[in-house]
Amino acid sequence: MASAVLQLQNVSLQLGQRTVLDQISCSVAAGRVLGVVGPNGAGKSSLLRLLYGELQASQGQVLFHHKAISSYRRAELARQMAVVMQSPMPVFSLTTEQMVMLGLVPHKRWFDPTTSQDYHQLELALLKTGLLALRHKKLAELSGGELQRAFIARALVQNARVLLLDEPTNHLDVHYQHQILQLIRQLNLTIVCCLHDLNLAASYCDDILLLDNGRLQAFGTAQQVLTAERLSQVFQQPCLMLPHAQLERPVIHFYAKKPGEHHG
Ligand SMILES: Nc1ncnc2c1ncn2[C@@H]1O[C@H](COP(=O)(O)OP(=O)(O)OP(=O)(O)O)[C@@H](O)[C@H]1O
Repeated sequence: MASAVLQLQNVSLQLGQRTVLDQISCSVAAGRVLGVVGPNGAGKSSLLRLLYGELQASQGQVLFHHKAISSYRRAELARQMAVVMQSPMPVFSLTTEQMVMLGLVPHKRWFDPTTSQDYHQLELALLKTGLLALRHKKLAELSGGELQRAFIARALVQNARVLLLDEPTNHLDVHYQHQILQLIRQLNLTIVCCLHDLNLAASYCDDILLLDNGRLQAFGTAQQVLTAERLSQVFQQPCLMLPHAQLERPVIHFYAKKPGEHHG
């Protein structure tokens, strides 16, 4: 694919005794949002860690702009990719603003001064993530959702063309779940985003990769991938697609099994 920014070519990942990912192939074209979904332990975070070069494939190739990810220097990758992983450990003595400013680090040498353009970027990121009023608060004093938004603000300041997000809606209330996903959608970046909420994935992602136990179950548009039959099987939970009067797509609804009922 000519415009592919990220590609996995027949990638397997072995960690200890476990085959965490088994012969996965997919690609993300420039400007598209790929949602990675699947049950706990399916390999979603591991796939993200392969994409930014933290883990190395045991087999197959991970390509970034058609070159092996391992051939990039870390500093170069940091300029091109912003990463927000699940529950990263913050330095709690920093203020929100100081932490968000760390997004500038890949673009600067240590003696470079902070410019008015840098401050402009900071203001914009704080505004977009609803953190202006909290900019001088210590990270230790933020709620889980506010902290999550601060990490996303740092990724915005980093100004990379590729954004990798592991459960960015973790800890966020319904309003901010939609706000943050709307925001990242509008950025016109190439995005890979692990999500547990399948309705959010269907609403905000162009393409969906469904993993189960390290295997690729389906890759395509939300409509192609997220079918009731497939989801019931993968999540071992009965599933219905409910038509919705205001939405163009059905709502995915999982419901309780009756006693003795089995799925998959
Ligand atoms: N260092 C490791 N050594 C061995 N197995 C590991 C290691 N790291 C992760 N795993 C296993 O790999 C599998 C995939 O983990 P991963 O975190 O990628 O799943 P996930 O889909 O992101 O899960 P969740 O939805 O729970 O966040 C899990 O079974 C996990 O236990």
